Amino acid sequence: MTLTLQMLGTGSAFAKTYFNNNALLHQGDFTLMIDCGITAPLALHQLGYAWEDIDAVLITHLHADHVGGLEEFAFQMKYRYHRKPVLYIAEPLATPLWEHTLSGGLSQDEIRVLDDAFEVRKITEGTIVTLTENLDVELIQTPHIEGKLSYSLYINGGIFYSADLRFQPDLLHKLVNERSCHTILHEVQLTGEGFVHTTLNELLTLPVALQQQISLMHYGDEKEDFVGKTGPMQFLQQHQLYEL
Ligand SMILES: Nc1ccn([C@@H]2O[C@@H]3COP(=O)(O)O[C@H]3[C@H]2O)c(=O)n1
Ligand SMILES: [Zn+2]
Ligand SMILES: [Zn+2]
Repeated sequence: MTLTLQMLGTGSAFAKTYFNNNALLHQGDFTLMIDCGITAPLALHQLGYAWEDIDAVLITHLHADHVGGLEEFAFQMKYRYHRKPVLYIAEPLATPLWEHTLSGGLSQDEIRVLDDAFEVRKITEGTIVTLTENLDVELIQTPHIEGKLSYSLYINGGIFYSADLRFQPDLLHKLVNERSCHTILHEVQLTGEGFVHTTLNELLTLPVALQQQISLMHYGDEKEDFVGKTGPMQFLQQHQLYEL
């Protein structure tokens, strides 16, 4: 069965011409949403999806472009569809997600804790979790912002989906050389210093053979100025379907 990727958005946190960098992974009848940012509800609506079409959401880290749509997801599922959405999250992020991000909005009626709003499935880093037949995910903790946990994904033993992360050339080489990685979906910062992200200039230092496996996402509104300037790396286009 073919695994299909559809980016709900490919934009950076501050992009205004692209939705937040959130994704849908379709495997058979199963649809996984990777991150659910502020713009996810509108992106889903524009693509013709209903919230009940999302079988589970997996969160990489706690910035609003990755979790800002979770309140609507939980409320719509509760009041419109009368069930809890399935939430996959790294174990250390579950309490901060509730206490620092969601509790203010979601605490009402009988919702008191994260498990009242979601069917929470905590994941341990480095453990392969099967989400459905032919779709498994491993979390890899990757550095983004000091003191803020962030997890990239290794999907089906061959696809790396980066969270927001600082440049990690050793990890990329290891995945390709030792773990059969064939596809790298990587965030990119097109201009400025990469204090918390990976810059295009950093990615361009990688061997060309490795760059050929990389598709770029989480980019800014200046993306059109960089078409043709990314070596063999291609920009992922939001809403387009890709067979992985
Ligand atoms: N030192 C920092 C820290 C954060 N930021 C911006 O804040 C955004 C939060 O969401 P993000 O997608 O991780 O992107 C971050 C930077 O744009 C930034 O520009 N510089
Ligand atoms: Zn982000
Ligand atoms: Zn971030």
